[in-house]
Amino acid sequence: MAATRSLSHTVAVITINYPPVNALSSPVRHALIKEFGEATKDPSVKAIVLAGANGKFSAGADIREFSTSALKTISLEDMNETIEASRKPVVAAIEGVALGGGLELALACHYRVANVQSRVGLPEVLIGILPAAGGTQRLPRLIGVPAALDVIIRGRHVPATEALQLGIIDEVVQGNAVNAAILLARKVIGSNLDKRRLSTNYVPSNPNMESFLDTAVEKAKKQFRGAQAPIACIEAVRASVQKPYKHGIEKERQLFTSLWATGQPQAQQYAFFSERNVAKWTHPSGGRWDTVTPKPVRTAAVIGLGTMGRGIATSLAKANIPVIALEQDAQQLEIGKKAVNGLLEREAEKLLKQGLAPGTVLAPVHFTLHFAELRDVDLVIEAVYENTELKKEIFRKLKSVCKPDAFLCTNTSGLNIDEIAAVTNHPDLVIGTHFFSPANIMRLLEVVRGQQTSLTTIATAMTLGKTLGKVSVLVGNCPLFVGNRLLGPYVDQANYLLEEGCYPEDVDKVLEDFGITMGPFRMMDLAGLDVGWRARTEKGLTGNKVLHGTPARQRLGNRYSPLPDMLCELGRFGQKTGKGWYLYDKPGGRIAHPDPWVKDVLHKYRNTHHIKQRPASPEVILERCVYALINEGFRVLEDGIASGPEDIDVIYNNGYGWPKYRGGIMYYASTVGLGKVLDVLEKYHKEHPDVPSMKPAFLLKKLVAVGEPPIKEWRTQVGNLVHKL
Ligand SMILES: CC(C)(COP(=O)(O)OP(=O)(O)OC[C@H]1O[C@@H](n2cnc3c(N)ncnc32)[C@H](O)[C@@H]1OP(=O)(O)O)[C@@H](O)C(=O)NCCC(=O)NCCSC(=O)/C=C/CCCCCCCCCCCCC(=O)O
Repeated sequence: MAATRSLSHTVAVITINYPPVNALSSPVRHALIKEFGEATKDPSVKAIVLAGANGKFSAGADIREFSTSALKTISLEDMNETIEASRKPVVAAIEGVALGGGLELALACHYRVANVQSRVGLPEVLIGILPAAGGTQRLPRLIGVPAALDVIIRGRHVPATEALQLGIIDEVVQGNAVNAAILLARKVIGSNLDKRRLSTNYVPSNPNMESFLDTAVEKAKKQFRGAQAPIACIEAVRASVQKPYKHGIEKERQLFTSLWATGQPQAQQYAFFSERNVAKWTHPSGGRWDTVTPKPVRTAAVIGLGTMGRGIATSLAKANIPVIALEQDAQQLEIGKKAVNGLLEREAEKLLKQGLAPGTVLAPVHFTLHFAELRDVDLVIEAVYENTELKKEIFRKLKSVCKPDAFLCTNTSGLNIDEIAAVTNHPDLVIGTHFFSPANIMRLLEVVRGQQTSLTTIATAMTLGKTLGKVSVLVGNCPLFVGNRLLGPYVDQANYLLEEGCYPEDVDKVLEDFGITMGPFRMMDLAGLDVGWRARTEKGLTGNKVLHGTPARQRLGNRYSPLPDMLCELGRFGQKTGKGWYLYDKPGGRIAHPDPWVKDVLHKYRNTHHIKQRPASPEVILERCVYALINEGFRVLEDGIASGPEDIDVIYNNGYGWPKYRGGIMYYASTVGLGKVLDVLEKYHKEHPDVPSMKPAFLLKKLVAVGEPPIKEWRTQVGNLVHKL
């Protein structure tokens, strides 16, 4: 049964039972209405408690139902209206989560009791829709427009104690919320429920309300560039002000339907499920997430307390894993210690605000200079700077101090895991963990398997990622892994566009208008132009290793743009030096101003190389940069470095500022049409055969040849095709 009913004296307890998260699917709605109807008819029942089985109230509407006709059978809002109209008091007993439709259901109840560890919220905006089961109408009636907008637009999970302060919850308890709800239900039997029926209240207005809402729309447009759901949420809340409930509900529905037609909800829901799918990793050997048991990580060590190490140590402590943090000298250790302690203090403050004791959640971090202290840890994460020799030296030391079954992770954004693993006695226990900066905040983790990494090591690293609250994607070992590897052809196109007549701000504007958080030039300025310059110098692409007589714009017969090298040779490394592709107010400044000097250099460069200035249209800029990403994405699949398009999309959505409302780069390709992507790449490659990265990937051609199957079938298709390569 999707919902069951039991009786506790005069109180009926109706429990939603629909694993894993008690989503309000069609069977649940039918069962709830049936049980509720019987409870209201039963004269021995004087009050009703609504609860969720297995410590979760409900994660809301069943997202998988949105694209099916099941959504239209008993609407959530019709069910909520029935519950709210009950003459017997109804109390929601919230444990775990009451999210989306789950909270909307709770708002239709007359009272809400929550366990202190629970979270409530209306996260619909994060999957491209709005809370369209009365949420945009009942919440402002309960807590006022500004507070309701803050909860709805950010889609955040509100901890129970904060929800109590906001007035969303009536009572927070340390123990069992169902028992507390039964007690409250008994107390309120026979009381007047008029004021408790939120839909019958009015949202008061004030002379500033319209301009407040207009400002909210403007802010949301800037903040969520291109995302339609936040704007729809504000418009729905606007419809709640001083209007009858029915008016607002109609508006909610209209907005839901128009949002659906934009395609953004489908993209965001694909992104939602992709994040869950990537946890279900598979290995080319046939090993899988559900057949391999991870080992527990009870203690961990972090080596190196630079920016990455500090964030990683904080992440581990936040996940209640005691950490030993090691630095090479006393001064560095002291600096690192101060920084980690500062981050942990901020975490402790957040926990205190949630009514939780930090000591029970945050594990201790012990700081040391001595490798010998790592002898008992279950797992080490080495996070020194990107230098293979230095990392190898550390792994040699680890080999002699750590227990033989300790897992050894190297935090790198692109170095060869196998080379590092080779210096240890147990390359099977070595794995790459590419955290993103700041590591205590960014959700993405690329878990990089080496040739010899064991399945247990993979399972342990993937599970650790989940424990740290990360979305972990298993990838193969190749230079730069997945995320950074794709950047190469993308940035090349951006540079070529400058050679041909664009300016950095033109290219960035097109990509930022498309929704990418930062265009390629602002991104490079932020990351530091010297990083790529050093790598190109080591590879002999620039600097004194370049053979005399090599054409300036060619390397190994392929097109090459020396423009970024020219900037670096003049010490223009980006934000940190106050100058790069843009000009900043000061070194470390963040506001990018177009730089007349760059324009001048570009003019001279074009003259020197006899390049006719032909600024590209926004459409061409977008196609060349984004299709370069897509094409490399197909290559990554061909090479078996990522196992499905979802893996690439999760990486780009969570680590590279790709707009989630476009689903991901591979999902975007599927919406544009693979045939069109192929045509454009073929045309470009014909014009520029010296740019091999734009030669259409074999896999792209194959998928077009087999009739462009929908993206959810690519993983299987890719498996078959790669097998035959
Ligand atoms: C915090 C979580 C709940 C749990 O997190 P965690 O413990 O880490 O577990 P996960 O791995 O995330 O999830 C476990 C599995 O559960 C699946 N899951 C989770 N939530 C849902 C869900 N809501 N629906 C379905 N499945 C769900 C998840 O995929 C995992 O399964 P698997 O491993 O993938 O197999 C966390 O899961 C979480 O945050 N969940 C999402 C919470 C959320 O976003 N809730 C909001 C959902 S949307 C909603 O509630 C909307 C309500 C209003 C709808 C109104 C509709 C009105 C229609 C009106 C008009 C009709 C017009 C028709 C238009 C037309 O056709 O023209």
